[in-house]
Amino acid sequence: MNRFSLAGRKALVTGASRGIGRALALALAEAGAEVFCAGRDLVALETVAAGLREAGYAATAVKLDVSTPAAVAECFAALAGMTPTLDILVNNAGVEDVCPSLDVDEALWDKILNTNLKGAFFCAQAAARMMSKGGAILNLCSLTSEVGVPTAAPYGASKSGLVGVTRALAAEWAPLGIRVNGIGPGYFRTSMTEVFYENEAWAKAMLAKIPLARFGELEDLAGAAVFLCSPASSYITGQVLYVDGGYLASI
Ligand SMILES: NC(=O)c1ccc[n+]([C@@H]2O[C@H](COP(=O)([O-])OP(=O)(O)OC[C@H]3O[C@@H](n4cnc5c(N)ncnc54)[C@H](O)[C@@H]3O)[C@@H](O)[C@H]2O)c1
Ligand SMILES: O=C(O)[C@H](O)[C@@H](O)[C@H](O)[C@H](O)CO
Repeated sequence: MNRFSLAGRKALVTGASRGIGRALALALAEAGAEVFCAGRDLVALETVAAGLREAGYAATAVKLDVSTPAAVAECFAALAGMTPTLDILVNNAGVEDVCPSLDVDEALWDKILNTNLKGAFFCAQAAARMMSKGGAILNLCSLTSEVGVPTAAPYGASKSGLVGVTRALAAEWAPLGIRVNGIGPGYFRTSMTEVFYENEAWAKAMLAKIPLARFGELEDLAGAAVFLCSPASSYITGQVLYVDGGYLASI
């Protein structure tokens, strides 16, 4: 028996058009899952799904804006027409916009919290309603779930809150056979974080704080994500696994 196999599982990944979401959609597909690639940019998602199908995997693009519960409900109603059940949800969609806290306004706060926290909760709720045979939910947490990063108060609030949601849902939905865990990526260069890496002084200082002495590659997240969605982790729920090259262990 391959405990890490996701064969026969149906998985939805939010924000799958690029970056970590796209990498995790591929990882789940490689492990055998049929993947629904969800997000706002249907053209980009069609390209991702087509790439997966060309590689021999089952993949479909689905339109989803996680930031309003009404749009989430609309997406899951459409999804129900494509599959009667869902086994895996990866709550990956997220936004960040660094800003000195003295300048944060309500619009910025709402944008970040509505996507990263409210969006993740209502996607989990909609997905759980489709997990009639149990399932696994994976929330994208962050180093800011654990440490304070200046100019990232709304983002840190959203990602710390997501750990609370992870634990509460894990406790509440265990009787339904639904496990809820998180992965916390350390420093990975994507569209979201590109602005940091363009600053050489920042990159040098940050690298010095990472025991494994390199930034993360998207592939580094694949094993942790597949593990937490697979039977290999069947007795693990309510946990966050940090994939950070040792950063949190050493600061
Ligand atoms: N890159 C890192 O170092 C890092 C570290 C820790 C956590 N994360 C988290 O990982 C996740 C992915 O980030 P990334 O680095 O790949 O960034 P990214 O900006 O490349 O990707 C974010 C994805 O989310 C989608 N998205 C944003 N708002 C959405 C909405 N309202 N509805 C649907 N989709 C939406 C975007 O279109 C995109 O596909 C985020 O939750 C982020 O907070 C990233
Ligand atoms: O842990 C994370 O989410 C990322 O690694 C960081 O790049 C944060 O986005 C940033 O430190 C806060 O803005």
